[in-house]
Amino acid sequence: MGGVRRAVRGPRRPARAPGARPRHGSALTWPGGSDPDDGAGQRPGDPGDLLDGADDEGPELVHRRALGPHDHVVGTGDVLGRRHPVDPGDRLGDLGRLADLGLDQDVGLHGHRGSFGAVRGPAHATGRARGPEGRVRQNGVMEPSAGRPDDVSVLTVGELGEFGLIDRVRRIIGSDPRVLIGPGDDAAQVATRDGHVLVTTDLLIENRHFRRDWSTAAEVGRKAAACNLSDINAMGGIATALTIGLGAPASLPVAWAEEFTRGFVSECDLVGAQVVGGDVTAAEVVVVAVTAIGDAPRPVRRAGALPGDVVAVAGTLGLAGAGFAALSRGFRSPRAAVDAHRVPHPPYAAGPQAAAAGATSLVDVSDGLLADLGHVARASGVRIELESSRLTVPEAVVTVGEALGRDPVSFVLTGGDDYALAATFSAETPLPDGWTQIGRVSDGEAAVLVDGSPYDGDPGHQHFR
Ligand SMILES: Nc1ncnc2c1ncn2[C@@H]1O[C@H](COP(=O)(O)OP(=O)(O)OP(=O)(O)O)[C@@H](O)[C@H]1O
Ligand SMILES: Cc1ncc(C[n+]2csc(CCOP(=O)(O)O)c2C)c(N)n1
Ligand SMILES: [Mg+2]
Repeated sequence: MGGVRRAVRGPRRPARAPGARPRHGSALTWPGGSDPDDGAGQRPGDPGDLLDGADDEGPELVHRRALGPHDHVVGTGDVLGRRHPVDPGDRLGDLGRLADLGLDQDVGLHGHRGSFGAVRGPAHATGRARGPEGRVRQNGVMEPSAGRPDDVSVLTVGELGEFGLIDRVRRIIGSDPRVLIGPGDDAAQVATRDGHVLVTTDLLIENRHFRRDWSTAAEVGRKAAACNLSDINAMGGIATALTIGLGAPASLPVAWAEEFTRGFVSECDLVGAQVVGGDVTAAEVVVVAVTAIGDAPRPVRRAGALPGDVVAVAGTLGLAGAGFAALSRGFRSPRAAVDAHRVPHPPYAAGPQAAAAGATSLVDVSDGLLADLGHVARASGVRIELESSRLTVPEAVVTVGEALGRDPVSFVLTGGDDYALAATFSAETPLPDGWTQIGRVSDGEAAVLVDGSPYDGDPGHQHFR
C-alpha cells in the first residue's frame, strides 16, 4: 500500500436540476466544440459516508446472511435450476412413461440436439430408438451417453468460460465489407449508405448484475444505460440512440418497470442519447437487454497499443467492486462504494477526448482493470506494466478493504462495474484532462504485470467461473 494515492474526493457529477432533461441536441459535445468538458460522469464528493466514520447509517446489515455473487436467491424471480422438478433435464422420465402412445415423445429440448452431438428423432412404435452414438433407448428413456446433457463428456459453457464461448461463437460469424470493426471491441462499427455507426449490446440479469433488494428500479435503469453508453465511450464515441429489451416476471410491479425506465432515460440524458424502442417479454427474472448505437469520427480500438506508450485511466476504479463486496457481506455503507455498485459513473467526456488526443487503444473497465487491460495486451500483442503506486485508491475502498480484511488495491486492480476507461497514448502525447498515467506498454509476451510481476489472483469478473 505504501505510496498508493488515496483519493478523498469522490467522483463529481454535473449540476443538473432534478428531472431536467435536455430537449434537443447532445448533452455531450465533441472535443474542440464549444463545451469540450461539461464534467459529465462526475458528481459531488461524499466524504461523510465512511463505514467507520460519521456515516449516519453506519454499517447496517442489509441481510442477516451475507450473500455471494451467485448465491441462490429464492423469490419471485427465482430461476429453475438443473435439479428443479420441471427442469428439462428431468423430463425424460415423464416422456419415457408416454412411450406406449406411439407418438414422437422426445419433443423436448433434448430431442433437438442439432449438430452438437444430437439425438434427433422419435422413439419408434416399438418404444426403441437409436441415438447418434448407437445407444439403444428403452421406451424413450436414453442411457447416459455422449451428447446427453447429463453426460460429463459434453463440453459446457461453464467449462469453456465466458471468453472461450465468445471465441467459439465468433468463429461461426462471417464477415462483410460493410463491417468496419467486427466482434472483439467494445462496440462494432458498420458502414451505412451515408456514413457509419457504432453498435453495442449488453445484458443485465437479475441476481447476476443487480439485485432488486439492493438497488432501486431507477438505479438498475441507470446502470443498464450506463454500461451500454460506456461501450460507446470506450470506442471514443458518443451514443445517439438505445433500445431496451425488458424481460419481466408477471409479478413485477408496473411501478418498477416505470421507475427503471425513468432511471434509464435520465442516464441517457447525460450524453444526449434517446431511447427509440425496445421489446417486452415474460421472464423468470428481470432481464434487461440493451442495444446502443453511436457515432465516432475516429473510433479507437483495443488493438493499437505500442511499446513505449503510456497507460492511463479516466474515471474511478475499485469503488463498485468494494461496494459489491460490502453489500455481499450484509453492509450498506460506505455509501460511496455501495452507490457506485448501484449506479456507475462512466467518464462520458473522456472517451471522445482520448480519441481526439490520438489514443492508440481504448477499453472500458467493466470486468476489472487487469482483465480489461488483458484484452488490450492480447489484441495489441504487447505487455502492459502497471505501477501500483500510481493507482488512486478511493477512501471508501480503503474503508471496505480494512473492514473486510482485503487489500484495497485489489479492488482497484480487479473490481468490475466501475466503467472507467483505460487507454494508451504515445509518450509524446500530453494526457487530456482527467486522465492519469498508471503504467507503460513494453515489448514482450501479451500480459499485464503489476510492479513487474504477474498478478496472483483473478484479474476480474468472468461469467461461468
Ligand atoms: N454471443 C456473442 N456473439 C458474437 N459476439 C459476441 C458475443 N458475445 C460477445 N461478443 C463480442 O465479443 C467482444 C467481447 O465481449 P464482451 O462482452 O467481453 O465486451 P464488453 O461488452 O466490452 O464487456 P462487458 O460485457 O464486460 O461489458 C465484443 O466485441 C462483443 O461484441
Ligand atoms: C448481484 C451482482 N452480483 C455480481 C455482480 C458483479 N458483476 C456481475 S457481472 C460483472 C461484470 C460486468 O458484466 P458483463 O461482463 O456481463 O457486462 C460484475 C462485476 C453484480 N454487479 N451484481
Ligand atoms: Mg466494454
